[in-house]
Amino acid sequence: MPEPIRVVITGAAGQIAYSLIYLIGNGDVFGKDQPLILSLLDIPPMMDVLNGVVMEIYDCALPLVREVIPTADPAVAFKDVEAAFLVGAMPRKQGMERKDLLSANVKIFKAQGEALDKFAKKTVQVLVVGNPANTNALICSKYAPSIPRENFSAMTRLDQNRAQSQIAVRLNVPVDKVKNVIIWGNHSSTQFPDARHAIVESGGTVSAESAIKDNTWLTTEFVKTVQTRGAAVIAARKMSSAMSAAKAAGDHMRDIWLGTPSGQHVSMGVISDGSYGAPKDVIFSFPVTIQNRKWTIVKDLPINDFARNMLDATGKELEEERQEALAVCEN
Ligand SMILES: NC(=O)C1=CN([C@@H]2O[C@H](COP(=O)(O)OP(=O)(O)OC[C@H]3O[C@@H](n4cnc5c(N)ncnc54)[C@H](O)[C@@H]3O)[C@@H](O)[C@H]2O)C=CC1
Ligand SMILES: O=C([O-])CC(=O)C(=O)O
Repeated sequence: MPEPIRVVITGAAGQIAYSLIYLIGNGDVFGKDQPLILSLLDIPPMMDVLNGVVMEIYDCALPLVREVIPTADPAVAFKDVEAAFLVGAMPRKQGMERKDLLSANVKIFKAQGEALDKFAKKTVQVLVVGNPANTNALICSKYAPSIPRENFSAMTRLDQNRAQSQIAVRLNVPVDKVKNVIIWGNHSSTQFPDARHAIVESGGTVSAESAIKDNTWLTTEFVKTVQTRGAAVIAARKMSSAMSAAKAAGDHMRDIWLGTPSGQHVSMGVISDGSYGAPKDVIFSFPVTIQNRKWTIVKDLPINDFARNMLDATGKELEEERQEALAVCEN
């Protein structure tokens, strides 16, 4: 068996972590033969709750979990970590947009960027889940200059899973038969869920467009449902998505760690090089393939006028968020 790797989960006493820790500890993310040291960070008032979570981790009797380190000290939490799930942040309430969390949350990601820079391995892979995820990831990376910018990504995998699932339900096929749906841009209500390049494997491979045969649905109801799904869950549950967010975080990091299957791409927020006319130097969700823990943006997909307008709108929002976040960090 390989040596254990150190994995940090922030917001470890919160809702998402409660599902995520099990997925990681069970080997669903880093592999069934990869032992783990789980470093769990939360804030001082949550230490009693966190100790309850630690008791439950032991009670799960997970053979891959070799050590659990609960702490409120970032210097302890980020020490030598090889993978970081940055979940800890305030969630939104009904009626809010995710960017309304910016002023409250962005400083957490500045401080954690600084801590990663000082204490983590330089090869650490950092997944930002806390909202607004794209802009928090940008700020975290900015304050961790000794770690490559490519090692920071923001989670739009939940949006991808939602989009895939909407199509699977519509076509009455298992969800894993739908592949290559794309989420472009921001994890916000301006995101562009795009099924034009998606395929469906059901008695042969066909394009999702030709299987669905309803372009109006794909450009209206489908887009809206995915864009507003987070808000719909909050309206129903009075709390934001947690089980599905944990599953998506596990899917995202597993693909970074183990690579994407041949012929498939996934969506994640990564530092933009201006591909597809997106603004540079924002964390923009693109279709990527991953090998050896390095992502590559899928190039040269055709973009029609509808897609162009959608990409421009979400890019503009990311530029506005960047400006606001930088102002918050400088104060
Ligand atoms: N990117 C995505 O697709 C999704 C993102 N989210 C976001 O994830 C974040 C967490 O959501 P939940 O787990 O439901 O919230 P929660 O409120 O249940 O848990 C958050 C935890 O973070 C802790 N925390 C706060 N500041 C911290 C700090 N500086 N260091 C370490 N821990 C800290 C809190 O004490 C709390 O235990 C929210 O911002 C939410 O909006 C949620 C769903 C999907
Ligand atoms: O909507 C929220 O605030 C939580 C979230 O990011 C999601 O469910 O996609």
